[in-house]
Amino acid sequence: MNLLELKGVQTHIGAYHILHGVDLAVPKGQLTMLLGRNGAGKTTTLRTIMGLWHASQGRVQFGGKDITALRTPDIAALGIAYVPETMGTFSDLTVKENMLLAARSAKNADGIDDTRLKWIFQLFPAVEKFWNHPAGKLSGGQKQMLAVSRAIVEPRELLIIDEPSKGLAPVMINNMIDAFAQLKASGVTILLVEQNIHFAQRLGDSVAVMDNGRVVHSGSMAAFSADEQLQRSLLGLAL
Ligand SMILES: Nc1ncnc2c1ncn2[C@@H]1O[C@H](COP(=O)(O)OP(=O)(O)OP(=O)(O)O)[C@@H](O)[C@H]1O
Repeated sequence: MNLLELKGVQTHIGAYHILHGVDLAVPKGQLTMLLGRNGAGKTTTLRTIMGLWHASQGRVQFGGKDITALRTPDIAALGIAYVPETMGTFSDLTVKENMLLAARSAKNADGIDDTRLKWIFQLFPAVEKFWNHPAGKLSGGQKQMLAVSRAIVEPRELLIIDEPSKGLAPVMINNMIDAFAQLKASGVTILLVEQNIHFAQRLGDSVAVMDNGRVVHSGSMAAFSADEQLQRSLLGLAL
């Protein structure tokens, strides 16, 4: 069953026609990788799902419900967390304050569910270590981990994350892969944009590749990984 489905989605940004009919399916309980060269339309697709841009044609469905015309807060309230490339953490606030802000139901410092917080600390030890430090003091990789932690501070049905491995040192990438493997095991459905093919192959169950505002290939990650020629023709130098 597909938790999220895009059918024929077209998006214009001002005078620019960016998405030309995106068809994308995100199966429930799986991790789907959205790949493609720079400028292919990956981020625009994520923003259209979240209602930050609105589709001019086509449909976005979540859990069978048409969400194409909903406002972003209403889309998020359905149980979708979105981590943009810019991460959206607040530099002047502490890590703890960042987490509390992300937790809709947290009324005070103890408002985050204890078991969940322990689980997040175990996934991302830096979040615990820097709990009372301003987020602005964190390294790029640690900020990335805080951004993902904010997205999972409460149970969500779908996590949408734009390039979690961006700018990370190899050791950090491995930590991130481990964390996502555990997130996957927890049963949450995940849609990731990735440039790092190693990261994508290690984690992806299914894959969709974009080019020029369309999905030009979709299928299992295992089949895609086994076909180097296909990878080269779709991703080219991005490999
Ligand atoms: N605000 C905007 N105004 C005009 N054009 C835009 C805007 N945002 C994106 N675009 C254009 O839309 C196209 C798709 O951009 P998008 O960011 O979705 O690609 P991407 O696949 O995420 O690329 P990258 O991997 O480089 O982040 C690009 O040609 C980009 O220049």
